[in-house]
Amino acid sequence: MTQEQLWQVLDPLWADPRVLSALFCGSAATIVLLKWLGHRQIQQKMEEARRTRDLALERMEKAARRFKQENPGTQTAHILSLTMVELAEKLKEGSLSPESVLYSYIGKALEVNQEVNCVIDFVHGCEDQLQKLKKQKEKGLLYGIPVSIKDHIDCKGHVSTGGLVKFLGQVKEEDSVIVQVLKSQGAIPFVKTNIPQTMINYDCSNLIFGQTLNPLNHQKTPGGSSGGEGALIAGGGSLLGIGSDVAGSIRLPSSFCGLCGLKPTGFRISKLGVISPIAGMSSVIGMLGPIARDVDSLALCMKALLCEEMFRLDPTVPPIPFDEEVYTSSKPLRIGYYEEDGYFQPSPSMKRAVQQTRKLLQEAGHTIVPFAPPKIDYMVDELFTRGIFSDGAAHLVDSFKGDIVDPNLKSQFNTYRLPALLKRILAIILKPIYPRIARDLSALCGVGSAKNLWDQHVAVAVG
Ligand SMILES: CCCCCCCCCCCCCCCCCCCCCC(=O)NCCS(=O)(=O)O
Repeated sequence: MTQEQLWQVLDPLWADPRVLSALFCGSAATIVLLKWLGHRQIQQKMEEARRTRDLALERMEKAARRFKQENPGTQTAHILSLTMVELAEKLKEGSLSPESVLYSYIGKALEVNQEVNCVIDFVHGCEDQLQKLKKQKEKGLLYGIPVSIKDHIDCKGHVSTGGLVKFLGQVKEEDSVIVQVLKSQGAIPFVKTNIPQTMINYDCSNLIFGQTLNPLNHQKTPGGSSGGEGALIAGGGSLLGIGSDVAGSIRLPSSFCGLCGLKPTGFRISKLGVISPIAGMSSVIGMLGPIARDVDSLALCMKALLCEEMFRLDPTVPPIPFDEEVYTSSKPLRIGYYEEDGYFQPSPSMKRAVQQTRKLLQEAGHTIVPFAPPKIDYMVDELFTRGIFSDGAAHLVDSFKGDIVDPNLKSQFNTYRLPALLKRILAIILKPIYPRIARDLSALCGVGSAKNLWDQHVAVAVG
């Protein structure tokens, strides 16, 4: 049949309004059906992930119950009251067994989880790690210490979700380097903890596992993105957690939950085996780091991590061990500080904490020098915000494909996905009334070209 003949057959049909409206309704119905099917598929994947989580929690509960029945004399309350350094000493000298510590913390983590919804998985390999430790002659620096791990850090046999559907079902075949190093030092990774969807957020909620609450006040968030860690440790269900931080994700939950946290210097700890929806972003350096109840725990953790095993497993990590001499030295230091950075308004309690710290350091004989962070607007807007979103938030927006946006992220997400031209126009309109929002919107447009990205990297390096 020639094209002409085909048109002769079709033409009268096209002209018929009933055919046109049937075609229109059919297409609309197909679109709605496809959307509904897609939505249902996403919901099913999320339900499956929740079922897996519930099974893991049941397994955890069974393990804790069995240990309690077999060891009724375990002094759980005493174990849970010890600081990490005290616990490490008792485990090393053998006055406490790693089993009694692990199962005490498993039981407590379950309790805290019921209250604040912070645990998303039970690292079942922890029981094998326990058996392995008992056979080892050498006791590492973290011998027998249970450690909680943020969702996105790979643990063999488990999924790192990022709070996103696209990562569900991807069971990791290997432990991340940090988990391998923790284990080599005798630590026992035992649970994985909740995060906000994508982790580019300061709350702690995702549609797969829900909202985590702050154990100090259930009306409040524990902060994010390492919010599950903050909530679990503050509730007493863990004494050491590994979080990550590119823009406050260790520091904020630590602050909101009354804990200590450390974002180490860039590249100090291996990030091999850690997922991220913005993995290629390198203008602002994210790092893994510890969260704990006190500074000594952070120091012990860093001492343990900065070891030969880490340098061997990831040769890109500078082989510089923890400097014990500097840490324990009482030599007077010259320390810079500021009460306000000139950009973010500190809360009165934060200001008070800085003032109290300054006083204590002065009393200890150190010289305290106030300073103002230089070029703060440029640093925050151009290097930090435009750095994190140097691709115009394209990767972040992409990571939501085949997913549903958590309501807590919706306004953030809607701003990210505005076309660059619209962001620019809005920035111009808003500049006279809301100059900061205008600068944020402009920064969210990204750098525009590879050349500009290189320039930004140079600007970050030279300040
Ligand atoms: C219609 C016009 C509406 C105008 C509204 C404009 C609002 C402008 C908002 C701009 C927001 C930009 C602020 C930047 C927010 C950055 C948030 C970054 C959170 C990162 C947390 C973190 O450290 N995550 C860790 C990630 S990793 O290291 O583990 O990968």
